[in-house]
Amino acid sequence: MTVRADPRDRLIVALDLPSVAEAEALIDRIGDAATFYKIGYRLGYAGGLALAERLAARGLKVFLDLKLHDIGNTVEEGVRSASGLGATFLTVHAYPQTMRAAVRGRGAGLKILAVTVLTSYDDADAAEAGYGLPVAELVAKRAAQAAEIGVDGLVCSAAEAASVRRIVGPDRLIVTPGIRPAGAEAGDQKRVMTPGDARKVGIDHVVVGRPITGAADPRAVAQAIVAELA
Ligand SMILES: O=c1ccn([C@@H]2O[C@H](COP(=O)(O)O)[C@@H](O)[C@H]2O)c(=O)[nH]1
Repeated sequence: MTVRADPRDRLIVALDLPSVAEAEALIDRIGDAATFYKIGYRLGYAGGLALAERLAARGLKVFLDLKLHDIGNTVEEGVRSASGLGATFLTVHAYPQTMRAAVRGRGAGLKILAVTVLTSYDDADAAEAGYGLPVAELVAKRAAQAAEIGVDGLVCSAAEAASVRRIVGPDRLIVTPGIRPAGAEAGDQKRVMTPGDARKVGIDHVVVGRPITGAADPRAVAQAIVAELA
């Protein structure tokens, strides 16, 4: 018998909210329309790590988007500490030294995702930051390094997903922020795609924040996105 993947697991809702109370209220409103939540800096520095443990204990999946980047020893020990929180994913920046350290510190059950080039960057932003490659080439270079080092997955924009898939093969995860339902405001995201188009280029998960957190009916928006991802 073939077991079909639950399309709700393809949507990761970014809980970019100022307090745990507001995050819990949003999760209640979304109900069973979502199964996977992301906690980043904003909520993480406001009690979000304890919330991560509680969500994981309830059977929800948690993505800790801490984007670690430091000397190797600090990254390795930080990843080791985070491994106890029950999260499914943890991000680090895709620098080789950082990725190697994260792989050394990774515990069972925690997958390391390497952030290639932030989805708020275009070629001009990469040049301003001192990189001598256009974004697509920098993503490809970092994806190849990540696969060689053995991280579990990549964060990139859906625009690069097909080329990243060719580089990293079928077994590594591709997780794409910068996702906007048709007509939604891009905000500061520069490399964007709709959920339906992202699904067609072979992503494993999409990350969506403001289109859901700012919606009058977040459950309905989450359900519409999941329908596009099915
Ligand atoms: O390259 C990246 C890496 C991480 N993010 C995070 O995803 C969400 C996107 O939120 P939206 O409100 O849907 O824009 C946010 O938490 C970012 O920190 C990213 O956007 N791009």
